[in-house]
Amino acid sequence: MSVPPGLPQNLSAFDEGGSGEWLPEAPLKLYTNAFVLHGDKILLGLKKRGLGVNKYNGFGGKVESRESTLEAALRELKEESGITAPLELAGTLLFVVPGEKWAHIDIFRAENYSGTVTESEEMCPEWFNQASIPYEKMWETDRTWLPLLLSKRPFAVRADFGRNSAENYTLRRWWVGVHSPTV
Ligand SMILES: Nc1[nH]c(=O)nc2c1ncn2[C@H]1C[C@H](O)[C@@H](COP(=O)(O)OP(=O)(O)OP(=O)(O)O)O1
Repeated sequence: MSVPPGLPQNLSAFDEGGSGEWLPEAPLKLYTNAFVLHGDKILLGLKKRGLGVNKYNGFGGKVESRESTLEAALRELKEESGITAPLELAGTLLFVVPGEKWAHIDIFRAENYSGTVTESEEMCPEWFNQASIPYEKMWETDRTWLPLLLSKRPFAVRADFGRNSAENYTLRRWWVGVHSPTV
């Protein structure tokens, strides 16, 4: 199966599923998402409001104008969890919903942090063992690519959703790609 539109074309399929046509192209808006690891733990936040409420996720949000995605990721991590961390790009996720701009999310990881983990208006942070990540309470595709982030393998994901109501999204089709190993 070929790489879906919107992703770098030099990737190999790692996982895919669902069915139907990929949704038509739309302009991009940029987001970030950051996952902080510490020993065998991972820091997730239970989202308290807005899209993805009551789901566990990394910490992130919209990239402001004149900010790099790394700057935005550091700002959002600090605002939402109280900490700073040496973030590195781990992968990308294209989140596609009918009739809306495509959300391009740069996903970051770090293996240590400084500061004190603190609850914010948006997120309630919680450490989980990496062996018991609560995938059933996360966005549906995360179970396919979060293991790649944990093992430091760069990835790119496209996930197309249908929308039943303002807050109710159903995953229709997804594709997870990795760079082929160099020989
Ligand atoms: N882990 C994840 N898996 C996934 O499939 N989609 C995700 C995702 N994290 C975020 N998204 C999608 C949902 C949404 O369209 C977009 C941005 O979600 P966020 O929760 O980061 O944004 P917010 O609208 O809360 O931004 P801010 O208000 O700037 O914090 O990315």
